[in-house]
Amino acid sequence: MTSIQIQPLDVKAAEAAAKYIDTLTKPQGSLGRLEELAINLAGITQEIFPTVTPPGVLVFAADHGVVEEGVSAFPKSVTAQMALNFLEGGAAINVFSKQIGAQFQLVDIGIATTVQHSELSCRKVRMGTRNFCNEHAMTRNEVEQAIEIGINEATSLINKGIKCLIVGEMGIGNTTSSTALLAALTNHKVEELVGSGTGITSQQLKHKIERIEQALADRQYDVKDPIDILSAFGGLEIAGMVGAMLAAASYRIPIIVDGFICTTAAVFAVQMNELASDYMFASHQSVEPGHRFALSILKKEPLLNLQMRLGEGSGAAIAFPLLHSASLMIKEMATFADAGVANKE
Ligand SMILES: Cc1cc2ncn([C@H]3O[C@H](COP(=O)(O)O)[C@@H](O)[C@H]3O)c2cc1C
Ligand SMILES: O=C(O)c1cccnc1
Repeated sequence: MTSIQIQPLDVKAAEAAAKYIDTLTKPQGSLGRLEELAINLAGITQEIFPTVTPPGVLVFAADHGVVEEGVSAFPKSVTAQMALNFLEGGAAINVFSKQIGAQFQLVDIGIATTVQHSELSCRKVRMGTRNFCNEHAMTRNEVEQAIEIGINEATSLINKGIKCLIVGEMGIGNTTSSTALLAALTNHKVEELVGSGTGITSQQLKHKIERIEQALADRQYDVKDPIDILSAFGGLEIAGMVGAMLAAASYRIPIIVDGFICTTAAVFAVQMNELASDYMFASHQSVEPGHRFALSILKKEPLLNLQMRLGEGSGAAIAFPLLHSASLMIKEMATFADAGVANKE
């Protein structure tokens, strides 16, 4: 697997941005977290006047063997059907991508059926993961392949000129996979992390908890080895997102992290290289209970709380205009000196 080098934030650029923001025509600190965003963007990009446009939206789609346990409200076939919907522009993420002028790319990293479309990046590692209630979801090699695909897909969008990366996913059953991943990594209680995903009943939720707990007891994995945990519980799209985020951080491209599943991938990316965290912004607070916990591991405060629980990168796309505002604020506002406005005595 390609080794990824990530540099620390440029503290000098961040400090210069902070100082410059204090010369702009507004009371100091009055733009609140927007100022923090601009300062972070400067540290990430090494530019006092950072650019975040155009953004890129990279969505990884794959299936999960664990769906046969009855853990989702929807059948597995919806992953492929939604993939076609993404390719035809009909999904929520398509609408928001268009709204923000993003370059959109869907990657088939492991859908269980063949999907063909001229706009699709076909990078299937396998036809969905294995059912982790019976065996490891993936081999170590499959995880590494999926991470590598994520690195390559993000790199190719970055080479096309995107200045901010939004990562998303589609994979029926992936809230089950994400819950197992976080519980395995942290030993946190499944019942405190688990949620109803696409909308299962309370009866099905009990069953979901029971299946995850049993799998955690049955599978053997090294808690200190994120690739081993990913290979135990999946999924291919989660590993793809890990790779994409590591690549973006290595190119000093800001990353907007989406909801529960994407944040779980972010946690695993940070396990692999802790500097990756400095390049990430948390977009929104998902309704899925494990999301707050995942964000707390990253020590990130979400920008929005819209009671969303969709995934696809939708929350991250909705948060993008805030980063854009932060970058325009520092680029375009007048200073007290330029505008002839009297500063605080
Ligand atoms: C039509 C449809 C569109 C979606 N877009 C994202 N998800 C989201 O729901 C799935 C995870 O929930 P669970 O673990 O309960 O299956 C993922 O595909 C996620 O991206 C969708 C789900 C559905 C049904
Ligand atoms: O927060 C998410 O990303 C999420 C929640 C439920 C279902 N799919 C995704």
